[in-house]
Amino acid sequence: MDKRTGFIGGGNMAEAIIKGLVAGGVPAGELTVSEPSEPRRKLLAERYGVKAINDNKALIQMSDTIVLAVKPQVAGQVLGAIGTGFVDKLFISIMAGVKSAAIEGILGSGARVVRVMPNTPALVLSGASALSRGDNATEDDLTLARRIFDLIGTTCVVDEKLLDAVTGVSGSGPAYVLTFIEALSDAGVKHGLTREVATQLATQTVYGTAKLLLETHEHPAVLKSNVASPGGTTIAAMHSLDQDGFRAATINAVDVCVAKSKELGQK
Ligand SMILES: NC(=O)C1=CN([C@@H]2O[C@H](COP(=O)(O)OP(=O)(O)OC[C@H]3O[C@@H](n4cnc5c(N)ncnc54)[C@H](OP(=O)(O)O)[C@@H]3O)[C@@H](O)[C@H]2O)C=CC1
Ligand SMILES: O=C(O)[C@@H]1CCC=N1
Repeated sequence: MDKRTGFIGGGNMAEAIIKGLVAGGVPAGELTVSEPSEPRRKLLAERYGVKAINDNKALIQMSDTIVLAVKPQVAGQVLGAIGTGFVDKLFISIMAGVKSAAIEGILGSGARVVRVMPNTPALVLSGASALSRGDNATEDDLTLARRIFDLIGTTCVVDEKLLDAVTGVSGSGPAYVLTFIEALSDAGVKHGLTREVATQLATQTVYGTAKLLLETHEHPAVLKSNVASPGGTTIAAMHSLDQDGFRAATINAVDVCVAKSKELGQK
């Protein structure tokens, strides 16, 4: 990256991206974050070597690319306070739900916006991000944004209207997977394993299964069938999961997540 990148908001997701970028070889000196919390500024500066300030306008002046990493609920207030007329800057918004047209509407006509929905495994360079180009952003802008997020995991490009679905699957997805790991570990403890052993077995099972799926490119149903011996333990467990609505619960959770993302976009 040969451009200076700034972050408005230095919370969890900004930290995940910053950590990933620094680990991916971007010099920390090219990264600045604007964040109101003094302890957060100190932590980010000490941990990653980035410049941390408390001035969104100054951040924009010193950056070519600005990542909008505040909560959607404060988007209007934060963007409204920074002014208009930044056609020479690229804004990358990771805010759930907030549409590129809404951001362009506040930053002024011609504002170049790329929306991205990343996720927290970016912290360990294993994120999944989907990108979408706003009306004024160029193909080069999209390529630059994609290069940033390629450093912290996989990327794909989708129509903006599908970013709510992306939020439901991968943006919020780590929380579902962690809930599953926690429950699997609880079950192991219930049956006599220590917490440490149960969590290690559950975590490695999710990690290894994801790796198997990624490397074989098989349909999940095929790999699942390989685990289930006729008359065996797995098929009995799968029947129980179906009876208890595991799939329906997962799909329902994504439904409400997508609806919430759409609702945030209407505010
Ligand atoms: N967490 C996740 O897994 C994902 C989050 N996102 C999106 O990323 C964005 C950030 O989420 P997340 O990192 O979890 O949230 P956080 O609350 O952790 O981070 C937001 C940060 O913005 C700061 N902030 C508040 N007001 C301002 C302001 N006026 N100027 C500059 N900074 C400000 C907050 O400071 P303070 O706390 O002091 O108010 C906080 O540190 C959201 O829009 C979310 O939708 C997208 C994908 C995944
Ligand atoms: O919970 C949220 O609103 C954000 C968006 C995706 C993941 N976390």
